[in-house]
Amino acid sequence: MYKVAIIGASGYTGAQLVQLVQQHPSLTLAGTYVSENSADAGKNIGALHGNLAHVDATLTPISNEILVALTSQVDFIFLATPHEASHDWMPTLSSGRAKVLDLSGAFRLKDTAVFEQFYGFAHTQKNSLDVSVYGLAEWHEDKIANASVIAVPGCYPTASLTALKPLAENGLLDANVRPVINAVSGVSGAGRKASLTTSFFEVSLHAYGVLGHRHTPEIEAYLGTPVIFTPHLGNFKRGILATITVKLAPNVSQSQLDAVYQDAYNGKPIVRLRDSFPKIDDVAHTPFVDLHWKLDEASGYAVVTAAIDNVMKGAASQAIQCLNIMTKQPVETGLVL
Ligand SMILES: NC(=O)C1=CN([C@@H]2O[C@H](COP(=O)(O)OP(=O)(O)OC[C@H]3O[C@@H](n4cnc5c(N)ncnc54)[C@H](OP(=O)(O)O)[C@@H]3O)[C@@H](O)[C@H]2O)C=CC1
Ligand SMILES: CC(=O)N[C@@H](CCC(=O)OP(=O)(O)O)C(=O)O
Repeated sequence: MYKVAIIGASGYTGAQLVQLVQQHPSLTLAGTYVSENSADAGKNIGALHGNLAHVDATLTPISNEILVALTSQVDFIFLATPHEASHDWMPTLSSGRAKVLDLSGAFRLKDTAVFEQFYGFAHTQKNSLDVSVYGLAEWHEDKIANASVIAVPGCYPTASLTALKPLAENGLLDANVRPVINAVSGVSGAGRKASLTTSFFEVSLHAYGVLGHRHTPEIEAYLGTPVIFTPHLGNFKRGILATITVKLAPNVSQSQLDAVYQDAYNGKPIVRLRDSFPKIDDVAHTPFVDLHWKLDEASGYAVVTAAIDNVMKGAASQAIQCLNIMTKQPVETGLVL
């Protein structure tokens, strides 16, 4: 059994990780942590997340001493914390034998100037950044297998890259026309902390972060081509539906397009190639990415849709996929029951 600690366990992705660790056949929960001055310190996780009422896990305030001790006491540390906390703690956490999986955006962008522009603070952890591996499980398996620090991808990039990488890797995108990604997320994407924007009465359906969201450079860095990305906040709890319009290279046929997706995801059980456009309800509370696409051969434009659960494949279950790869277990272990 591998021992696992979760820092930021009271949040949406942290609590999801607690549940996934509980149901995983080779993981045991060794500790659940919140910030030093957390209002939830000392509570049982079930007091915050009723679905975990059966789990005996106390939310312990983190300290420097605990951070250091964890590096030798556990095998894996999950960081389900704000970007700043992950950024500051990574050198300590990755200094021992424990491997670290960070759900924040702190170690995804290798270009520190771009990072500062989009995250609003300077990246000063160059050594950790150099060794971090982007945990897009279906695409970076070899690097993930040998990594000590995983930067788990963002939720929108997971949906977007899963849809677009088969096209980019096979040279099927028209180099002169940017893919246009319109994606709608449920409110859990914004985290558990209350805010006016995510309050029940305020949420409707609106675009935000237009032409400036921090996931744009993340998608572009791992796709290798610029995109237009527009996120939207929707009035539902969980899930992301990304509808992506692409102009393909000349003379690509529907059968060629089908073959590219089938080849890319053959033997990848988390990606489901659907025969109709997926709904968020198809993937909510699951680790799957559902994909469907359609080509207008006359114009050369195609529309690809990806549906994921942002808290699962967009964060927690993708982190478990990475752990499965790092421990040489089938990627769906503990996820597809
Ligand atoms: N929600 C989503 O769909 C996704 C989120 N992410 C990323 O994952 C991370 C966690 O997100 P999410 O679960 O939504 O966030 P939440 O706001 O729901 O939870 C954050 C957690 O971190 C704890 N925390 C806050 N500040 C600190 C600190 N300084 N030190 C230690 N713990 C702290 C909080 O508890 P307390 O404040 O009581 O200490 C809480 O447990 C973020 O970086 C987010 O950007 C990534 C992909 C998808
Ligand atoms: C609806 C909503 O607010 N979603 C979040 C994305 C959550 C996510 O993927 O988190 P990272 O910060 O780790 O990249 C946002 O747009 O900021």
